[in-house]
Amino acid sequence: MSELLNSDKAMKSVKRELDKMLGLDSLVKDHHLRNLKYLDAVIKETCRLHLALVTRTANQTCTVGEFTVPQGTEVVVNGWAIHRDHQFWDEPSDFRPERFLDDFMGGGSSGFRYIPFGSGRRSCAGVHSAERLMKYVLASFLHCFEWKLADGEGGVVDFADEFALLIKKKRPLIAVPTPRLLARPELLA
Ligand code: HEM
Repeated sequence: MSELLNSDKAMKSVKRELDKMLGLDSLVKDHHLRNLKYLDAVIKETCRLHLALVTRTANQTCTVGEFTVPQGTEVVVNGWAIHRDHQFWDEPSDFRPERFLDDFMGGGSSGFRYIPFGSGRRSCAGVHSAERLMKYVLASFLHCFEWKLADGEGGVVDFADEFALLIKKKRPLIAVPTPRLLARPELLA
């Protein structure tokens, strides 16, 4: 939501897709989700820029590249740097959902350049449920309401974050909704 409120272009593209796929007289239903390709790309791009930590503990001493990792070492995978590496991503700091419009898989099949849900045997067990839930909630929020930043927020989202297992915003987003499906107000009752 923060990234969309900061990008007119992406917000317009999401709404165009929602209007095309649902019209203005229907709530988001489960069967709509598979057709919302741009929204999918928005979520993937958001997970690229704002991801959780992946850690591993070495159960035996091993060598990774030129480094010896002693048994018991906790290794934190720097997904933040991988997701912003110029070698893999054009203009990596930009929010550009279009880069994910082709079907794009993460983990090993992306050469480990995209790992918001980790990778391998211990990757996120809830990835499919998380992706569907995020898509459903975001699609519903954006289809039913117009959103703008609250007065006093300076007109631009502050992306400063706090370091934690899940990186979170220093200042919570405060956005104000107004109803969008005005032709069918009873849908929002
Ligand atoms: C946006 C939402 C989510 C993100 C970004 C996320 C991300 C992650 C990451 C990065 C890991 C570590 C993967 C690794 O070490 O390779 C993980 C593990 C895990 N996640 Fe999620 N997750 C999300 C939502 C969920 C949900 C909704 C569930 C449950 C329904 C879930 C269940 C789990 C479990 C059980 C593990 C541990 C898997 C294991 O160690 O074998 N996650 N998740």
